[in-house]
Amino acid sequence: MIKFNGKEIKNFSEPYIIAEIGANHNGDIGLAKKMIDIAKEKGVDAVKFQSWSKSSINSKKVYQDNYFLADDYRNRSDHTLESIIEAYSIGKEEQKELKEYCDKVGVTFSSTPFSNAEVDFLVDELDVEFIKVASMDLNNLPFLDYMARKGKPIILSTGLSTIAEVDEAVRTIISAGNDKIVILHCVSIYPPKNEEVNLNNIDMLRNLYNLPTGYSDHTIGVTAPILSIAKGTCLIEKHFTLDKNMEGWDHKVSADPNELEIMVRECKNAYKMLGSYYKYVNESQERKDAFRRSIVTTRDIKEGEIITEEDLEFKRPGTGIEPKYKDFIIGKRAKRNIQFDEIIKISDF
Ligand SMILES: C=C(OP(=O)(O)O)C(=O)O
Repeated sequence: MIKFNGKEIKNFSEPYIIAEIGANHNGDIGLAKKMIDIAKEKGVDAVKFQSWSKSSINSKKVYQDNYFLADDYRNRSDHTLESIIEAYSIGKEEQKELKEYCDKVGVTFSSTPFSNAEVDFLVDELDVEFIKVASMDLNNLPFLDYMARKGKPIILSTGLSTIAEVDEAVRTIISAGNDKIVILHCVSIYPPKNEEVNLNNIDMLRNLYNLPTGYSDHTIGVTAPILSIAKGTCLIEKHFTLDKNMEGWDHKVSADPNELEIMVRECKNAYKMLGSYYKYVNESQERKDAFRRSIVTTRDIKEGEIITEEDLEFKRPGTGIEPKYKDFIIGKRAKRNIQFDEIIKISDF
């Protein structure tokens, strides 16, 4: 069983919700703290950051080429990639400060590491509740092996990967003696088109690995995360920003405070609405009486007359004989005078 801060991470349970702050603080610790406050207020279970530094994620070639993707919403074309990375990365002291702030506020802190040293820091010094593997590192097997040996639960995001690669990653973590894995469906497109979201992959991953299975979302809006509840997701990670128009990577594909509030609330509502696999019957007798029909007469019937099919019809309320018993009445003799449109009783025959 996997628990994060006492909450069980289980398929078809109320989902654990992570606000992915990532680098949406743009390197500003004051802003990061404000985001923590608001994410907590909106009801998330955890906030997550990214622990990368300029040297832990990119080789010098990336900076030399000033590498940008076509769907990259960095929104800061007047700056080089190198200068943005330097400005937005948060060091150990800052991460420690944010972890302490989260502890004070009462929301779980975690972060995605991108190097062994960052794993060491998060596990050995900050003692995070879980570690996140970004989709980009799913095929980084030496890294997964290193991380798995630390013994912390691992959230494994599967964007960009084939099933063969996911198999290798899961096997690497388990072979390192760690079976505390939460696997996430993810499409690493910012944002994906509707037809690229493929929430059915949540079913597929859960059925294949029999692990707690969740969803790392990069869509705009809240439809996909709410819908993922119907797929039994145990965990939802959603980008979070205070302002979609800020410069930086992920702001445009992030939920703002209002959307985060709606998402958390509606995910919980959606989970409750899924309910039971057994036929739900909990309507009161009063409601059944009001909604259903009984056998009534279509004419005045005199004592001693034989009842025919034409003498009967079915109308509300449902306090009399149910329509399905009409054949027991047909052919019987009336014991009393019965008026037109009267609800009949068994004792009348
Ligand atoms: C990029 C990350 O994750 P994902 O692949 O789930 O978007 C991350 O956790 O930093």
